[in-house]
Amino acid sequence: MKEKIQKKLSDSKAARWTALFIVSFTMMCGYFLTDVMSPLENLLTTKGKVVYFTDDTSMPADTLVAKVRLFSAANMLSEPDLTVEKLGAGAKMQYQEQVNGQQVTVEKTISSVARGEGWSSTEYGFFSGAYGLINVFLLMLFFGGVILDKMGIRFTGTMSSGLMLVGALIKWYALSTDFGDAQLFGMNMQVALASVGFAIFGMGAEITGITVSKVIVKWFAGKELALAMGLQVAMARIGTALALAVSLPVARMMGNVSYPVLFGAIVLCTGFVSYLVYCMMDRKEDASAEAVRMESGQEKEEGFKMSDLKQIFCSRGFWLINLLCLMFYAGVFPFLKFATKLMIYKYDVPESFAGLIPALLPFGTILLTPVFGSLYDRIGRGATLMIIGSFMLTAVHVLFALPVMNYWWFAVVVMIVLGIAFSLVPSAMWPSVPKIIPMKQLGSAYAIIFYIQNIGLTTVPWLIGWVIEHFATLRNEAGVITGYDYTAPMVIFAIFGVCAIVIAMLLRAEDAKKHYGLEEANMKK
Ligand SMILES: C[C@H](NC(=O)[C@@H](N)CCCCN)C(=O)O
Repeated sequence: MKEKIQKKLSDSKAARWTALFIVSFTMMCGYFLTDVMSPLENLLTTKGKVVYFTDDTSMPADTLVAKVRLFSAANMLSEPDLTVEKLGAGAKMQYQEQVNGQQVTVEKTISSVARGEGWSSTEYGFFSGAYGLINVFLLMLFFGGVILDKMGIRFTGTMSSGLMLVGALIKWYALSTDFGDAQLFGMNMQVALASVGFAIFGMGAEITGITVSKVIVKWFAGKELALAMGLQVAMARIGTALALAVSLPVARMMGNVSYPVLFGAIVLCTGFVSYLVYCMMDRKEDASAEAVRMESGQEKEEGFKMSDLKQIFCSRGFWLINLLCLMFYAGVFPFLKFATKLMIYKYDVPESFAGLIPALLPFGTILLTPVFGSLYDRIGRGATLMIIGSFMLTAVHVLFALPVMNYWWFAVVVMIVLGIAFSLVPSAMWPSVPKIIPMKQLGSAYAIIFYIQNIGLTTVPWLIGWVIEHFATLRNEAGVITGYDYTAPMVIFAIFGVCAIVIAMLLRAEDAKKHYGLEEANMKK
């Protein structure tokens, strides 16, 4: 009688792609919440109610009231009800506006009114960078990697996806509450509390991120690894794209910036449940792997020891990946936090469409990341893909910095190029890590990479928020903000791109010396 040969669950195509889909869904929910506030920068940094018109322009309610009053008095018209509460959808307003140097009377219909929070650009930058605060300053991401290698995928992923949810709820509470002039840590209470929530969320999101990377390597090593990682990243980008596209319409419809966050928290609940479902599959995979090991009489793999960290720290290739990740991602994720407002003020895009242009970036990557991942699986050239992606990133930021070509279609084209760059580098970089670092140290390795990357994700928004407030904000003689000049912030982003090019080239040289196999295909024939 033929003996039944034991197989691991991950040897089943259906099982491993199902596992991938489940954990990617959890991550997608996390990415949605990460960027849900990005399109709200303009609303957050406007004080008081903001009135949106049906022609897709907007105006602070106070400005509108003053204009309508002036117009009604000058023309002896009876003034409409201008109590801010009455400025609801459907109300028609008449006032005078300067068009091409001439005073013209305009009639506009209000489509919605939303509450602006009156944050400064520096406060918005601080809040955006708070994502990595606990990860970086309390070293939680580093410890998260050690917890992952020591306690395993099930414990760590459940803990971290739970943390994402807790953080999201705190952020929602902060944004939905009016704290008046109250202060916390010497800061506006709302900004401080929302930042605390975002920091807890960010800790959960990053630890979930390294856990998911380890899950994928566990199920796909020696198989379609880069394609699987590419698909996971693609699903994550759907989360980012949806956040950029729907957040402002939801805030406008509901009249408050807190509603998109509430929606994100509900989405995160489903992500948490889906991770619990994955834990059941993970248990079965471990049982089947143990049965295979027993049958083949293999030794049990040694567990992770703290001394293994030394091996990671001594690898030059590993440090180059770290630096590349820091520089490349510093030029992308923080940029997205400011991109919607850039579209409004530099490319004159109506506010309600402005989030759609940055949303093109993740949308493009949804298709391209798995394509480039599969290319890397089959023909290799990982280090070269990273160099090309870094060149494209630099070119994009230089083009955004130029004071010319301020047309919306130009911004669309440049954003698509950024989408290609943002597919090339991640699809080659993440699957390259297991070529440099062995499986049992992979949790810690990904954690260190994410840790270094988080230094950029935290400090770059702070820097850019501050630069926008002090060097990019244009004011009239009365000190009222009249617009923004984005040259300085975009030059900073371009510098990150240049650094990424140099590091990617050094990585390719190191690969040629140490034979990591970054230029070789992943799939074993
Ligand atoms: C896979 C990779 N993820 C990360 O780099 C995360 N550390 C950062 C997530 C920030 C989410 N806005 C990626 O997304 O390419």
